[in-house]
Amino acid sequence: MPENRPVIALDFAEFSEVKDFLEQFAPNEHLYIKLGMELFYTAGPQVVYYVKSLGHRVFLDLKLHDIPNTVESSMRVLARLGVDMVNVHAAGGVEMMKAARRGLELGTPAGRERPLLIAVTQLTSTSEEIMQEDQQIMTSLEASVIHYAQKTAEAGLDGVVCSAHEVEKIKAATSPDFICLTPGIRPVGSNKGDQKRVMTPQQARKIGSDYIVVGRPITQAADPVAAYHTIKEEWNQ
Ligand SMILES: O=c1ccn([C@@H]2O[C@H](COP(=O)(O)O)[C@@H](O)[C@H]2O)c(=O)[nH]1
Repeated sequence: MPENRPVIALDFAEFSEVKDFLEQFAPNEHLYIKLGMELFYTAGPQVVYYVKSLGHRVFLDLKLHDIPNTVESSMRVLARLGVDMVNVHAAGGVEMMKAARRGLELGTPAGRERPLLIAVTQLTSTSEEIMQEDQQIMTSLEASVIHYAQKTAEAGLDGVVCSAHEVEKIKAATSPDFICLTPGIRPVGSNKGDQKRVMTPQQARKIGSDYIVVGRPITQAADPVAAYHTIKEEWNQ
């Protein structure tokens, strides 16, 4: 079943901005929040504990990419934070992804559920031209994304971060319940910014995305709560 809430990317640099943002929502509105590197570098685990204490779910988007031993021990630590989802870069390879999963399993306290573990395929800010030029990967972008998705499945992870454009082919190449979390979501008329592979919330739902991640169209809206509800409605149509 797809997650019925859009995951809100809180790409803020200060803890106070997170508080100000979340205070706009009704206390009984339980959100799915994505916390990224900027915030974790400034505020650390405290920001995770705060968001969790309000009853929200947390995707901690740190995109780990290092040698297997370092990723395993980092995941052991992250597993203690009580987050619901974490991620790595699939480009780190199968051994690294298996190590990430092992770290999470070993670090998850008894009686708690292991956080979901997904891997970034190709960033949604990457076009085929950029991929071929910068990464020297001489296949199509879609072939690269599917290859990474298959490697992610082989490593035993729960799913991938991809653009909504690739969801159907990823599920066909892995399994229907392999999670596809899709950033690069833009309601009609909104600014793409640095995103290259974008889709509307409604199209993403139709095509089979399990989660959508939306940042600036909500956080930079004049009325972020209204923007969130409009996107949520479109996603659930
Ligand atoms: O391929 C990826 C992986 C992660 N992201 C993250 O999602 C949000 C998108 O924010 P917008 O403001 O809606 O563009 C952002 O936090 C990225 O770090 C991604 O966009 N693409």
